[in-house]
Amino acid sequence: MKDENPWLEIKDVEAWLGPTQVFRSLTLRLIQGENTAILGPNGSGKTALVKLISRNIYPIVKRGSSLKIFGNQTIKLNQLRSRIGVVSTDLEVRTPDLISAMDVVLSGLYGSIGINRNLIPKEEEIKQVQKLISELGFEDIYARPFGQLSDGERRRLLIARAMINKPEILILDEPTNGLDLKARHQLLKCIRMLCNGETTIILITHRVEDIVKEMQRTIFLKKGEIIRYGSTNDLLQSEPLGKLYDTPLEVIFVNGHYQVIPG
Ligand SMILES: Nc1ncnc2c1ncn2[C@@H]1O[C@H](COP(=O)(O)OP(=O)(O)OP(=O)(O)O)[C@@H](O)[C@H]1O
Repeated sequence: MKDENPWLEIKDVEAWLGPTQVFRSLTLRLIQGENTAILGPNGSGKTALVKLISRNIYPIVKRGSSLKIFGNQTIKLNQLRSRIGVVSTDLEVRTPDLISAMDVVLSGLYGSIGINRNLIPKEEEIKQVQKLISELGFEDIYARPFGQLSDGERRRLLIARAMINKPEILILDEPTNGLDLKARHQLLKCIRMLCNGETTIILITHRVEDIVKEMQRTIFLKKGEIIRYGSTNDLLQSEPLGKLYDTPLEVIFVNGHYQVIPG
């Protein structure tokens, strides 16, 4: 049997976003090495789940409930940030426009947003950034300011920023939102490549089309509850997906990509 090593264990957790109870009794276990897509309609609690993992919100303390990350109920924030990379729209909005693309990636090494002007990066840090940028094929955007990049380029750059720490887990929160077709395709190519690497990829999305075949597992989240958990191939079928979205639909699978059309 495969040696299962959970990096996230959530048991019977209740959590709130402001006045809204998002999770009443959430139980979830994610395994290191299993690229997993978390799919759910708008308002199902996807962002709240990312916030729970990144410790931006905390579960209600109650008997029998627990949230363990890498086997521990407590984890220092700097350890959490170096072991789990998160790429979200929030980070994109907070990154200053004038900072160069290279400095955006460098800032990931320091866990900062932007770079302190007095800081002189070490030569090996610059080499590390250059190596990663060339591995990801981002040489074209390397020297430009963040504010002059397209949305797709920004998104890919922030992935590079997260990957500079070689995190064990990379969470991509709605990575293709607002991207045009070319930018989406470039990003999906990048996600496929990442899925074949060392880092475990967690993709949070409401779009079935974002789930590439390299994601072994898929979880359906609906109204704060996990309603299905299984292999991507089993779950991304017309009948279970129709139930998740409460609408008749048909799934087409071409060249490793899923497409959904009205049923
Ligand atoms: N700041 C907030 N205060 C109160 N309620 C909130 C807040 N943010 C979200 N909610 C509510 O919490 C629930 C879960 O929201 P969440 O943002 O986690 O859903 P989501 O699945 O990420 O949705 P989307 O796909 O639209 O981003 C929703 O009912 C939402 O209306």
